[in-house]
Amino acid sequence: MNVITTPLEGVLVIEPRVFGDDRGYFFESYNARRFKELSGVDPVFVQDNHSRSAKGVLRGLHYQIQQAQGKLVRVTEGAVFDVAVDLRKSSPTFGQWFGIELSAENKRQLWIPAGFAHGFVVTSDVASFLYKTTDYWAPEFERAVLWNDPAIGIEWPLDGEPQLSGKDQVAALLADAEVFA
Ligand SMILES: Cc1cn([C@H]2C[C@H](O)[C@@H](COP(=O)(O)OP(=O)(O)O[C@H]3O[C@@H](C)C(=O)[C@@H](O)[C@H]3O)O2)c(=O)[nH]c1=O
Repeated sequence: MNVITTPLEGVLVIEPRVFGDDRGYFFESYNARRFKELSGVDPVFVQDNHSRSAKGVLRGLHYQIQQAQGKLVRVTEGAVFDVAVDLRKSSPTFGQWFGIELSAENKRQLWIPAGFAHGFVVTSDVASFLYKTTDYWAPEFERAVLWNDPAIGIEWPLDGEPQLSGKDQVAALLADAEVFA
């Protein structure tokens, strides 16, 4: 397992070690001890989530203002472009984004700590998206920042308009959003 830092402090790319043989492959999709040793963080995960979406579906940019969740995200079918946005007001990279392709093929994971908004767009025909979270879903604390806020300027790999939920269509601009200290 490799852990690669990103320009956003705390956001990490995880590359698992994959063992292939004539039967197929095997890899540890999560190992708490290795994760702590290599990343320096020791998350306690309380919820596992699974969503499946068609090409062009964009979910995000989501966060919880209390019960903020760290998320360890991956794709087991298809591919997505996954994005974290720094919402920590005191961070030198506040308002900046990091994006990476996560796919069933590359088996990469992204660790997004509390303090970030998160979203992704599906770039394959369908994608299954799995993630572990460090706190429980709390609808009353859910917030969203608009996916195409020019103040953030995410370069989404999109052909045309994305498919959004009603709530994501009316998400806040970063300038009006509740953020972290
Ligand atoms: C997020 C969540 C939703 N739900 C329910 C509420 C709703 O009826 C249905 C779909 O919810 P949403 O539209 O919020 O699903 P979705 O847009 O996939 O929300 C997710 O987006 C990605 C980008 C994240 O980072 C996640 O934390 C989460 O916010 O599932 C739960 O029961 N538990 C949960 O943890």
